[in-house]
Amino acid sequence: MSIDVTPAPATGPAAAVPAVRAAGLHKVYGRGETEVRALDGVDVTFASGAFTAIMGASGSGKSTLLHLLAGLDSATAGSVFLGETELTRLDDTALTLLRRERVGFVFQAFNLLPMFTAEQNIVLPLELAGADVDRAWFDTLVETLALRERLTHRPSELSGGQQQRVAIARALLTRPDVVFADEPTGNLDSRTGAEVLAFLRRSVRELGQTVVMVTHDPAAAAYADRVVLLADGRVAGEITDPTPESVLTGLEALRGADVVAQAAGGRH
Ligand SMILES: Nc1ncnc2c1ncn2[C@@H]1O[C@H](COP(=O)(O)OP(=O)(O)OP(=O)(O)O)[C@@H](O)[C@H]1O
Repeated sequence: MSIDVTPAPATGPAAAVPAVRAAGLHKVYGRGETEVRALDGVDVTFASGAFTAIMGASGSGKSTLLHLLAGLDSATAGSVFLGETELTRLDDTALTLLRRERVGFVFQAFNLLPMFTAEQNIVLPLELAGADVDRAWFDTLVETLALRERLTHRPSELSGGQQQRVAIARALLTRPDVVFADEPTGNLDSRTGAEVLAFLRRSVRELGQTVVMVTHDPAAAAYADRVVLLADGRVAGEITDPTPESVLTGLEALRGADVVAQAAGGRH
C-alpha cells in the first residue's frame, strides 16, 4: 500500500525533536523466580505527525511499552522523553498534569461514561481540567469523525464504532502531543474497525496528530506509516510504508528468528 503522507514542514529547531523517544528502557515485573523482563533495553523514536504501529507476539511487551511511553507506568531503568520533557524524571503530580495536557488515550474498551452524552464525554477531560473548549476545534473533530448526528446520544445508544470515534474525539480535543491507542479496534468488527483506523489515519494526515498504536492485526498496522516490531521486550525490526503482506512477512520472520533462538538455547 502506498501511503500518501506529506511530512509537516520543518519549522525551527523543535521540528527535529521526535514526539516520543525511549532510551535503554527496561521494565522488570516481580523478583527472583517470578521475575519477568517485559522490556529489556528498548531504544525507539516516534516522529511527530506520524502514525506508528507497535506489533509483536503476545507477551513481547507491546502494552508495557505503550504504558511507559504514555507515563501510565514507571520504568525500572532507562528514559522516556515526550518532546523535550523527560517523563521518567517527573514526580506523580507533574506526570498527572502531563498526561492530562499533552497525552491522549484510546483504549480497546472505549472507556466512555454511560450516563453522559457523546458531547459530554468528549468535553469532559477539558472540563475536569477547568480549561475552555475550543469550539472551532470541537466542530472540526465532530465533522472529521462524522459525529454531528450523535452528539446527544448516550454510549448505549451508539454502535461500537461510533463509541470509539467519540473516544478518539475526546482524545484529540485537548490537542495532545501524542495519542496512544491500545488495540483500538480490538472490540470492533472488521468493517467498523477499518472506519476507526481511517479516522486515526485522517487525524494524522489532516490534523497533524501523532499516533502510536498497539495492534495484533496486520491489516490495522497497514494504516500506519511505520511498524515497530517487538520480540522478547526488545525492538526486533521495523517496516516503513507497511502493507498487510509486508507486516505478515515481518511477523513470520520474527517467529522464525524466535524458533532459531530457542533451538540455540538463546532465550531467557
Ligand atoms: N503487572 C504485571 N505483573 C507481572 N508481569 C506482567 C505484568 N504486566 C505484564 N507482565 C508480563 O510482561 C510481559 C509483557 O507483557 P505485555 O502485556 O506488555 O505484552 P503484550 O505484547 O502487550 O502482550 P499481548 O499481546 O498478549 O497483550 C508478559 O510476559 C506479561 O506476562
